[in-house]
Amino acid sequence: MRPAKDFFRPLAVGAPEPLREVPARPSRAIHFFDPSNPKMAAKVPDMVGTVDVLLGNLEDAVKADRKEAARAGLVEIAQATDFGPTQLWTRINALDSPWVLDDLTTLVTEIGDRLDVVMVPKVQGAEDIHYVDRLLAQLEAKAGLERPILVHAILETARGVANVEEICGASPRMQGLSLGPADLAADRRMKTTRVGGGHPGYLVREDPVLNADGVESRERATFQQDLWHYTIARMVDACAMHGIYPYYGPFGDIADEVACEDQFRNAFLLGCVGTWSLHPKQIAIANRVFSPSVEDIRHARRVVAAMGDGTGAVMLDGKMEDDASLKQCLVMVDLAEQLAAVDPELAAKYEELGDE
Ligand SMILES: CC(=O)SCCNC(=O)CCNC(=O)[C@H](O)C(C)(C)COP(=O)(O)OP(=O)(O)OC[C@H]1O[C@@H](n2cnc3c(N)ncnc32)[C@H](O)[C@@H]1OP(=O)(O)O
Ligand SMILES: CC(=O)C(=O)O
Ligand SMILES: [Mg+2]
Repeated sequence: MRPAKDFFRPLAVGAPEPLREVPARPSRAIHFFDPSNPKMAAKVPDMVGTVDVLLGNLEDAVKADRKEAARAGLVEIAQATDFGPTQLWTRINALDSPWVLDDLTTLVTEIGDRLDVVMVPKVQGAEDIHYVDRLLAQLEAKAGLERPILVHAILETARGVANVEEICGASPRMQGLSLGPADLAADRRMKTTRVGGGHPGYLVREDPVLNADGVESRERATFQQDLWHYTIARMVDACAMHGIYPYYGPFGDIADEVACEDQFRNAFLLGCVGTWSLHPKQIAIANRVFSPSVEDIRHARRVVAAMGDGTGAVMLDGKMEDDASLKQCLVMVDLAEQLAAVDPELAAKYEELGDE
């Protein structure tokens, strides 16, 4: 680990100064597209402004013989498109692949000024982030970039999960983490073949309900559990500790919009700021779920108003509110303000609440 005095020093002469704080930019949906797929690529310009992040994916889901085309396609799209308020991210190939060096070299030197975040898959530990960190600094210096490109790690190996805290703290470039449930399930030898989401076999069952004769009177209810709860909770704590942002990841059952929404909402409630969208129809789900509801904002504003100078305890609708619950409400209010700044529809809904 670098000593504290060197942590914020550029890792190459001429590279931009690292950021002291990762900006809280709205990123409810990170929408994946394959830049080598002409149909998808053609849709990207029209998606600007409808989604917080557009991500040109170069890794898994892009065929091996399309890797160069995907990289070149992303350069072309980035150069031709005005992204306005929408961030542009990429997912590079894995660090042990034959493509990643060209991915980083090409993207940083040709479109580095447009790229906000580089997502690195299959991160195992701090050493992976250190490699990318130094290489990015060298390339940024070469390209004459004025602001640093941030790094986002996908947590998709058991070793990565075991090292989650050191990954988050490995560089001032670290922007956040996403859950990679497919690779992670394979690496852990979990027995689910689904890409994210729950599993009907992972459940708890209520105790037998017996009648007066001691015989089971009805079928016992079962409750499906969340396979990803433990990992998401670890991610959230590691990210909060380091001032960076946790995200759910892919929900592969594109047709099941209800379960997708549930999975996203669990992640939102646990502290994630966004998720991935693999298909255009998942963008609306993510935007809905990762924006605080009007009811939550109404309540949060009432608590803020009732708490005056922010200390002490008050009763509101029969419930105790105090310094701590005020902080919970401020999380919601701050998020609503950030989102309203980029989402006029949402801004209008929050605005309608007025000072009620
Ligand atoms: C485990 C992981 O690593 S997850 C991350 C990697 N995976 C991905 O990035 C997958 C990205 N998504 C996809 O590849 C596709 O959405 C698929 C394969 C899941 C489904 O694709 P399709 O069968 O074409 O879906 P569908 O027919 O509903 O698409 C409707 C339209 O939306 C387009 N579309 C589909 N997905 C996207 C997308 N992600 N971005 C932009 N446009 C898209 C299609 O090209 C199609 O266009 P058309 O109307 O002009 O023909
Ligand atoms: C997100 C991802 O890459 C995975 O689930 O494997
Ligand atoms: Mg993966």
